[in-house]
Amino acid sequence: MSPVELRQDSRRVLHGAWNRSRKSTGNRLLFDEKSWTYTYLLADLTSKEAILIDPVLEQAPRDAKLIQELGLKLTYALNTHMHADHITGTGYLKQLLPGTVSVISEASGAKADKHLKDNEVVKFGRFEIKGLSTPGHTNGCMTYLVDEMGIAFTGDTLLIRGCGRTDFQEGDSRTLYKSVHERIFTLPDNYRLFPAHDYKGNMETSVAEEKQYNPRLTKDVDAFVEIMANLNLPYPKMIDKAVPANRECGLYDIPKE
Ligand SMILES: N[C@@H](CCC(=O)N[C@@H](CSS)C(=O)NCC(=O)O)C(=O)O
Ligand SMILES: [Fe+2]
Repeated sequence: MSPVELRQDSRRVLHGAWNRSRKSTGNRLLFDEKSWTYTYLLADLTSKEAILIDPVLEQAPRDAKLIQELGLKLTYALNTHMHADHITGTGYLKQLLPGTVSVISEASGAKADKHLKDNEVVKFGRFEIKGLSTPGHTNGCMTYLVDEMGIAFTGDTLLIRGCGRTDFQEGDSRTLYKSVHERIFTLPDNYRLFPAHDYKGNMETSVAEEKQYNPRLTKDVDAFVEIMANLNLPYPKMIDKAVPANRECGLYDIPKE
């Protein structure tokens, strides 16, 4: 396949899945209504290899069933970071779909089969996904890029018209600002961005949109730090269970409610 055909084909795969709900496509946006988490399924329909980004423990049976129904093989289950608001589904998915390799950044300090360094890639079929180190919400936050599709998964680093909070784990507002400006806002303007959460019903944004309209990150760094210091958000309800569990890939002896 020529590079042009390859690009057209990857657009067809992606748009077919998320914008036109065509039959027999592999890419899906999945949602966990309890934690408002988006989980992303990406697939190469030729090789049938698929990956999941940010799966949620309680939704692992749903995700595994869908992957089986679509005739896909889950190769990697990736986390953008060590989540504080839900337990990752990566460990459970390894049990449900043997052969799945769990992935997180080396800097996260969490257990996984594979630890990524900055700019390291994993492949699924003919595609590759690259981990960009974007600390600030946590030290180990990664933004995952699929350059061939012009898309990036920003986890909690950059949310739609917002960003991840910086008041727990290893949060640091100046670090987050630098990550977004140096690693995400430097991507091509037309890259489509997909966050780990949205609390207002939005599902995607773009580099150009966030550079123009993000109410926090369009400010200078000192104003940004001030905004972040005054968010006054309640702590995530699950944090005391989720962080220890996620340090163990979601397979920790989770305390009963
Ligand atoms: N209420 C929710 C948690 C909401 C929250 O704190 N979200 C995080 C991302 S999950 S670590 C965040 O960074 N929010 C930023 C913002 O501006 O909302 C719960 O109890 O789980
Ligand atoms: Fe988070």
